[in-house]
Amino acid sequence: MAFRSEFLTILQERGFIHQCSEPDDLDALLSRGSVTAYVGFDCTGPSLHVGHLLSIMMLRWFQRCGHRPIALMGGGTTRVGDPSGRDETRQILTPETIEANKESIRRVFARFLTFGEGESDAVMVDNAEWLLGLNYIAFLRDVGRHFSVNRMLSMDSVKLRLEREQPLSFLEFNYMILQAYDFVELHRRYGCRLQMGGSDQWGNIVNGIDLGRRMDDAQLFALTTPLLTTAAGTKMGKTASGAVWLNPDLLSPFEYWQFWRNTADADVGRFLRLFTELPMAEIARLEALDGQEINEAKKVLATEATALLHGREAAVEAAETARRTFEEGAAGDALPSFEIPASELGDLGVLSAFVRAGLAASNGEVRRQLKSGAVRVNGDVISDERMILGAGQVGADGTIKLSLGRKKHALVRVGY
Ligand SMILES: Nc1ncnc2c1ncn2[C@@H]1O[C@H](COP(=O)(O)OP(=O)(O)OP(=O)(O)O)[C@@H](O)[C@H]1O
Ligand SMILES: N[C@@H](Cc1ccc(O)cc1)C(=O)O
Repeated sequence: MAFRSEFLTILQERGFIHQCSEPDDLDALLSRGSVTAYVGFDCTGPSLHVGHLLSIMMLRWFQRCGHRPIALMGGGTTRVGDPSGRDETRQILTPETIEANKESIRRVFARFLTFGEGESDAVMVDNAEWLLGLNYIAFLRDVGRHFSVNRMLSMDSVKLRLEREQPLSFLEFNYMILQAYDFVELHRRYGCRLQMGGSDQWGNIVNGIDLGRRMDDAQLFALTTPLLTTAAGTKMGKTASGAVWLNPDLLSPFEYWQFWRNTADADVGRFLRLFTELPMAEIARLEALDGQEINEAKKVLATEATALLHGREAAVEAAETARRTFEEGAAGDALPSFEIPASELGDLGVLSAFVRAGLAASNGEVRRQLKSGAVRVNGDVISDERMILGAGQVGADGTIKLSLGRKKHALVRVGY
């Protein structure tokens, strides 16, 4: 359908919309004036990852269109654990871990949103504020009575576990009620009318809409994004070696740049629309490139996406490091590296060098990679697992270059 509001028009043309409740009414509301919307983020890990980026980009566009975004930290809900989209019960995290996760997660939002007191300035809240102090009996009477267990059992987050005969604890069963209550609370506190999230959040959001109608006679809205998968069909964000983290202490700007640079040809257009703010006409031009030229589009994607998260300077530096490393064969400054004194040179074996450089998790993993011919030192394939790095391998710039496959590189810096 064709939207009138700037926000929904942008979201639709860039491919953000999976499901939307009452789209005509929402479109009209957004066209009339400033609206408040929220996305919730649980503190289940030390950082958010690229899977969360879709929701963060929606909040950013929302603000750019003159509306007010709320980033909600799930300090309270993380203590319960969302069963949506998960096969197994989550590990129960201690309050200390949740608090530490929250502190390291929240920093990323300042990159994407402008916070403050103004009309369209972003707000950050933590649902621990209202959830931790709830009185059980009072909550059951005020809120619990609006929920039908029959209906709760039909929600995907519950139904799928039951169908597969996987356990679902009573603790987790309550999650949707708490997220529903959050929506009502944010409507009361901030006049929040819209909740957004990944498609797996639909059930939780719709429960909030129902609760808002029952408790406050309010009309609330839901909008979800597709759950992004790569052209190869894997859920985006989690790779074989872990998640693509947004915090720079977990994934350096260079590695982040590399992640985008390695995008499959078939994903380039879609990712440019979702993860950059380049105009649609420019994206159409980039997307139409083929053969070797598509690599230029991937570099633009990598630099634009990295600039949004880590700043333009870090993005340009990462691009430059990549150019020097891969196009000139020299090693750039931003590659992961570790330093050893020259005196240790005759002692450092190839297995431990790759582990210390963070290219592999264990000696066993390097050994396996070695057998498949993926381990290279200064570009030469290594087949002997007992190989020792020596002075003969140190280049003019004082480094030894380690490579795993075609795309993962690191440096040993030798100090004299
Ligand atoms: N690939 C993705 N595309 C769109 N949204 C995503 C993606 N990955 C995650 N999200 C959103 O971020 C939220 C949290 O994601 P996350 O992957 O951390 O959840 P999770 O259940 O802990 O993951 P997993 O089940 O993979 O361990 C999800 O509820 C979803 O809405
Ligand atoms: N349930 C969401 C996080 C969330 C928490 C509280 C909310 O009110 C909204 C969303 C997730 O797992 O990603």
